[in-house]
Amino acid sequence: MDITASKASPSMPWELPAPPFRNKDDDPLAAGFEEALRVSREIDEQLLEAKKAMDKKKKCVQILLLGQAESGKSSVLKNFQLAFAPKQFGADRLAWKTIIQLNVIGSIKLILEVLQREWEATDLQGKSEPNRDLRRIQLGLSPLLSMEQSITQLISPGTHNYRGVCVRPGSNWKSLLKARAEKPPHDGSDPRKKRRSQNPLTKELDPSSVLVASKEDILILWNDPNVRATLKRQGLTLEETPGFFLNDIARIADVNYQPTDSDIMRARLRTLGVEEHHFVIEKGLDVGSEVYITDVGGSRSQRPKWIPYFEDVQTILFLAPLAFNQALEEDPDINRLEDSLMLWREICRSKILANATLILFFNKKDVLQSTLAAGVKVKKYVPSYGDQPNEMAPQRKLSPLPRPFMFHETSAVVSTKSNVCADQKLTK
Ligand SMILES: Nc1nc2c(ncn2[C@@H]2O[C@H](COP(=O)(O)OP(=O)(O)OP(=O)(O)O)[C@@H](O)[C@H]2O)c(=O)[nH]1
Ligand SMILES: [Mg+2]
Repeated sequence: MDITASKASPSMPWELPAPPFRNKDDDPLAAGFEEALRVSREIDEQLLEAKKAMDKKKKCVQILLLGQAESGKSSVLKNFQLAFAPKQFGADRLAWKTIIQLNVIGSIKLILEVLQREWEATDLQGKSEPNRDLRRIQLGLSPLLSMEQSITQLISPGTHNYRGVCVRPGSNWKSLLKARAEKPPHDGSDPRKKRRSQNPLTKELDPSSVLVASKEDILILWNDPNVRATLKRQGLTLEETPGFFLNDIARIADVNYQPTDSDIMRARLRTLGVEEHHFVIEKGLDVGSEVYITDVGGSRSQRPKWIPYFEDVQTILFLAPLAFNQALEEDPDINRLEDSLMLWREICRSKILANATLILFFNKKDVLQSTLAAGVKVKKYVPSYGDQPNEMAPQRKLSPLPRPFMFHETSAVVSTKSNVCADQKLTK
């Protein structure tokens, strides 16, 4: 075998002489090369844009909201928006109206489930006939329940395992709900209007008219002494559940209902995953400043999703609800206060968060006040409270580095002077 000959004649592509100049019109290889160059330039530009956006963001105020589920993170976000970007807040009013209506339907659903359980138990025991009026109301309200299911499936598909309405990052729920209220096209010639008309949340899925028509039945259901007694027997204090609006049903089930700021604050929309919100301050000392607030889902299954957002975080706003006699929804064996304390300790001792400023909001101050006024003792629900001195030391004891720390007592739904968005200058 002639090894020298094979060495001399190049057989690998990189050993071949450079091809003559090719015209891209008749040479697919040259055309492919040009396309690859174009894509590469496009990627470079995108990377440059992303870097610019990141540099710009670094100069803005950035806040990461943390805390257990129902601690009030999203409510603080709404408060912030109301105080500093009221136009943007007002523009979302229509979308919040549907969430409030879904909250109302959620409470009705809970009552009907409890009644159904009770009726089934009574049937089994062969006891007296269930209340016919309530049976009729149950049937009459069923269209509302199926409407709730359809709307939640559209704005947050695949969340049927969760009670109530949920929102996933990038779900665009506000635009979806607002678009529904826009008028359908009159002539079909405007493509933008055509797109709107294809929105799946059509008028048929607007609970407003069904709620108005069902107002009397809802009032009868909620004010029925037997219903109240049944709820009590089953240990359900509906008034304490998030998104409770049944005491306002006469106002909400009205044709002209427009949610007030306070209604929007009280509306419950569970956060799933992590979502970043961008605001441009509309008034006050920082007008024109940009703020990024990252909101997270707080239930135990959601917490691993927080970690990628810990890097480079400037400020952590931790919400600790002062609900010492309540348990976590996802684990009824865990006291909310104990869980908050455990989570706060973890945040304080985390090395990756060592440079972040910590702000602690003791939220739901109103709930604490009414619980204490009712004579409920902390010791009974949080045995570890015992006779320890009442000090807020974990951030001092556990922080890897010394750092700024602030705390406030807040109520994210009650408008008071100590409310979460005092008109202060935002400092980076
Ligand atoms: N009474 C009272 N209710 C509050 C307060 N803050 C929030 N809420 C209510 O508590 C419920 C839960 O608040 P959210 O802001 O949705 O809680 P979250 O921390 O975002 O919860 P996840 O999204 O599940 O992590 C809502 O119905 C709020 O209206 C408060 O200070 N007092
Ligand atoms: Mg939330």
